[in-house]
Amino acid sequence: MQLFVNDLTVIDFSYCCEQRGIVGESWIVDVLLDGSLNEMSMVLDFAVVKKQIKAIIDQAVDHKLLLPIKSDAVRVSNSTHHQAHEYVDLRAKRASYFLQSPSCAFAKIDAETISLASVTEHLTKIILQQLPQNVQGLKLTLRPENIDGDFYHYTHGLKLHDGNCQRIAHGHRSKINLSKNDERSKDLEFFWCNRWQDIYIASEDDRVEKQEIELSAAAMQDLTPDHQFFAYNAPQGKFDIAVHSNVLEVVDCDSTVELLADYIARQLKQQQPSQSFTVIAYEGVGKGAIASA
Ligand SMILES: Nc1nc2c(c(=O)[nH]1)N=C([C@H](O)[C@H](O)COP(=O)(O)OP(=O)(O)OP(=O)(O)O)CN2
Repeated sequence: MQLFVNDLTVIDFSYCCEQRGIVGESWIVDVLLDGSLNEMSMVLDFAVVKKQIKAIIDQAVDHKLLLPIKSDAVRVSNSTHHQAHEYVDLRAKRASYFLQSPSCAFAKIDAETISLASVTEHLTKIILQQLPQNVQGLKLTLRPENIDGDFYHYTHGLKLHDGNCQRIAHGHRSKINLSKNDERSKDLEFFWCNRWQDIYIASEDDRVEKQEIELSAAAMQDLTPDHQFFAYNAPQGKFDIAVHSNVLEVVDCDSTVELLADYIARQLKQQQPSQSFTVIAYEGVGKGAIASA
């Protein structure tokens, strides 16, 4: 007997890519279980699927930076300052990034690249170990949202968030709708999606000097004048990141979706003060904020 739950959850995360650097991503998860019926005549109670399997997925990859540990571009080492913190050095083609975070902010994937296939395999193994004996088969389907138009991938961290969004390198794949004088502007949407393709969004408030940041010894050697530094303390611990300028947008606000929508609206208004603009910014799938200027 088979049982399915579509749209079980959305995984919002970022991953290290040898070519693109750190990429924000959002994947929808569908689950198909195969098994015999239990004493309640169920393969598995929907409540268990929705709570327990979702919780396993969240714990494994949601709001984390996924590290393909077989990639030569990624180096992971233990922090020499904090217990249960790690350094991650990513030397990608596009840019290099150096991070220090609590270990819970990273997920090590036993693969050369992060892909739908490698993350599906990783999650399937973890979930199967925790299912009751009557459930013998599990098919996970991870899929990006179908977006008819432009979208961007961004990575950020919200130091004020009391949940996992405080992690300094988690991200989203998001669409955006932009209107100028109440008329949709695909040109503006294209412009912003191009500007924020694979971007790291940092808050000016979180900027620190090089000597205030804690990175691996190798990273400290490899920093260039083009790296900028951001760090904060949050309930899960201290977070540090060094990001190359060519993959960075520094905003004058926090990077909640409300404030990003407002930031874009303000930027547009500044360029064309006599026009009015409405921004519908998404954070991942099916949620976002609206701002006007
Ligand atoms: N009003 C806002 N709330 C939250 C924002 C925000 O910008 N404005 N941002 C976040 C985080 O950035 C987070 O990445 C969003 O995650 P979300 O998927 O909503 O969180 P959960 O994993 O807890 O939700 P699921 O339904 O389990 O996916 C948080 N809030």
